[in-house]
Amino acid sequence: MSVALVIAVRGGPLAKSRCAGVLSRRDRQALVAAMLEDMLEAATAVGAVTVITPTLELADLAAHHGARTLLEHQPFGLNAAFAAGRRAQASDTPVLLLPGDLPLIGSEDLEQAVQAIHGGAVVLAPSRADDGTGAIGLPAGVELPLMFGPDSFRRHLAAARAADRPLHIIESGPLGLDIDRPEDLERLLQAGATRSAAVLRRALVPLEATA
Ligand SMILES: Nc1nc2c(ncn2[C@@H]2O[C@H](COP(=O)(O)OP(=O)(O)OP(=O)(O)O)[C@@H](O)[C@H]2O)c(=O)[nH]1
Ligand SMILES: O=C(O)[C@H](O)COP(=O)(O)O
Repeated sequence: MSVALVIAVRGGPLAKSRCAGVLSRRDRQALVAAMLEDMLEAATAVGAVTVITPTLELADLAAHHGARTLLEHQPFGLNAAFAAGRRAQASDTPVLLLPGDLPLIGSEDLEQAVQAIHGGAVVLAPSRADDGTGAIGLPAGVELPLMFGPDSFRRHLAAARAADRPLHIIESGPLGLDIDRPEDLERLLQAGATRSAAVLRRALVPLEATA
């Protein structure tokens, strides 16, 4: 059974609020859309993608890139979004759960996670910048309590160990590079030619021009 890739992205006026000091609301929303497109380019090359979002424009963007879309009536948080995305799959479908702010992932990063899931392992990728979780992979028939939020990686790790499942931790690479804060934006700009970096360059040029 192929691994279903599930991307959860909220968007909307509160998107990336931690970058409000350096990006306008319009630019933050444009960045979220560009990050989603960058993720979809990698994910659709690896398998079937489901995008769950409360934002119609992001659902339309995802559908344009060939993803299945689930529209939330309103955002109830990342855990609820992933739970709904999981329920939308057949019960014996393995899944790779991806928050929608990982624009630097490539198909090779996802293939590594998919192979480990096919091998029966729970996949966990810690977020580099904080104690969060960048991605969770669940083999067919394996459930794990979803506890995205503060200190989430430690809690997901404990739950996976309690489930007595083989574990595959992806310590390095773009699955742990979520874009949340102004200091993350520099890393995005340095990473090269992505849609997200192009949006940032357009958004930040006025600041650089006046520097
Ligand atoms: N579909 C969906 N995605 C969500 C929801 N809450 C958070 N996300 C996504 O989960 C990922 C990680 O969440 P955050 O880092 O908090 O993203 P964010 O809320 O845009 O950023 P901040 O405003 O700085 O918290 C982002 O891609 C969010 O868009 C939700 O209720 N529904
Ligand atoms: O672990 C988590 O909750 C996700 O990685 C989101 O964390 P963040 O809000 O720090 O991006």
